[in-house]
Amino acid sequence: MSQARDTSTRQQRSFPYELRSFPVRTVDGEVPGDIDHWMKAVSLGFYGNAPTPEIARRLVESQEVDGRVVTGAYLSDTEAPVGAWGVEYPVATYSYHRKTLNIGRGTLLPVHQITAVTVRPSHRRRGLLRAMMSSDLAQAKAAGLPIAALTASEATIYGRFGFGVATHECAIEVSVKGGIVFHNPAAAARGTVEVAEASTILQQHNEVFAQVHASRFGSIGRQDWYRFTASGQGNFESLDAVKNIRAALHYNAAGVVDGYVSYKPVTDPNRSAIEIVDLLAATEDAYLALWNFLGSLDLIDAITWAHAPEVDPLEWAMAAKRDYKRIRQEDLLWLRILDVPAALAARHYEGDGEITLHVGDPLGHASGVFRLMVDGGSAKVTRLADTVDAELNLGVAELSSLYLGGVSTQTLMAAGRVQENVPEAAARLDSLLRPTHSPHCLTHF
Ligand SMILES: CC(=O)SCCNC(=O)CCNC(=O)[C@H](O)C(C)(C)COP(=O)(O)OP(=O)(O)OC[C@H]1O[C@@H](n2cnc3c(N)ncnc32)[C@H](O)[C@@H]1OP(=O)(O)O
Repeated sequence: MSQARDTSTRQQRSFPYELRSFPVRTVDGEVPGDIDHWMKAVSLGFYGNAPTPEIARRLVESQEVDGRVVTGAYLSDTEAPVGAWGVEYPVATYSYHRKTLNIGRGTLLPVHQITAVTVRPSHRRRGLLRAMMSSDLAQAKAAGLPIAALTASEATIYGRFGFGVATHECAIEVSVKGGIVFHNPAAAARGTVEVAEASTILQQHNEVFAQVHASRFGSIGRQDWYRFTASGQGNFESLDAVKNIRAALHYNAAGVVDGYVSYKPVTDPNRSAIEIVDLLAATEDAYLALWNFLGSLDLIDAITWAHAPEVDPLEWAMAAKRDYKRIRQEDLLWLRILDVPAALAARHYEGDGEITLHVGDPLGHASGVFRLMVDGGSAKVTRLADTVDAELNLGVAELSSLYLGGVSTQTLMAAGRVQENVPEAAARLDSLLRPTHSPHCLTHF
């Protein structure tokens, strides 16, 4: 299996790079040179504009709030070829911040969130990603993080490092000509929705997101930068406020803001549509009431949203269900269990029972045979000798996909990715892992 190759030997053959890590920070209110070079390398990798000094400062201040740590791979040579980027520019970038993942019943599990992975075109396929990922996951495991996460630019890169898809998001279009008719109009009219300046979202974001994060199964911690983009008060291209972003807040019966939507017109001369920029709702009341508000916008035929949940109460609240259309579904959150006993013991279980699992891990962090015993919804996980016969064999990527219940063991077995050694073992694991809700992550990073 290619995933199990010994990479340390391979890297020693030819690896003229040095990995250096440092926290994102300003120095005397300015962006230091090492961070500036690192950010320019990231913008090269993602084909973005190189950040202006003002945007770079705002980004760095924001990432400092997140506790962001960056890694660069630097050429060990003392000089670069004349005219090329100097050796102070990393040839590869990688970074992480650590927040929490809602794994159900309000339990927030510490999570190592990986982002900004790029390798300079002239240095690709020489093992830089593998070197950075291997070193970082080993450090995260050593630091006691039970799980790592990322959102992927391409679907075929990260399985080899033990990541599995855990949540999806859907791009939807809701036809709202004449408004949305709800099966139960009262359920979509709880609390109050009122228009606010978009800039208000900048202040409200963290408070509302904290409520959403605590209540939304599958939610992962958001970077500080989100409050700027959600409110149209700056993005990677410009710090100028976007003038056509509007916002509305939802107030619960006690007058507390527990949701908001920010939205803007879709640039399409052929139709009158609104695109949701960000929609956060800590309760189902807030969610339906905000959609009720969007449905009531005059002159608008359709609302689009790129980040809708896979299972959406809105679709089932609408009398004309077919006016709700899924345009696209894509993987969003990828998880990677680093510590099997810690991760499995942290979550709640709907059913009771026992099962023995053999987990394979190309990087070794999660490998082993484990006994999962669930009683009263709580799990005890014991590591057994590697020679013990397991009832199910699966890889860490598969276990990570199963972790939030976004897919079933039986489906992965049908896909040829899980091996059952005892009849009905897959069904037994499913009865333990069965989620009460479909996981929904609202955050890209
Ligand atoms: C979490 C995030 O930040 S997602 C964003 C990822 N970054 C991007 O998409 C930016 C553009 N792409 C890049 O910068 C680079 O091509 C990267 C980061 C994807 C890969 O970097 P490289 O240093 O070339 O990867 P490296 O040589 O270490 O390859 C490691 C393994 O991944 C595989 N691999 C690398 N890139 C890809 C790819 N695009 N698709 C599928 N497999 C890939 C390699 O074949 C290799 O496999 P093996 O070790 O099992 O034989």
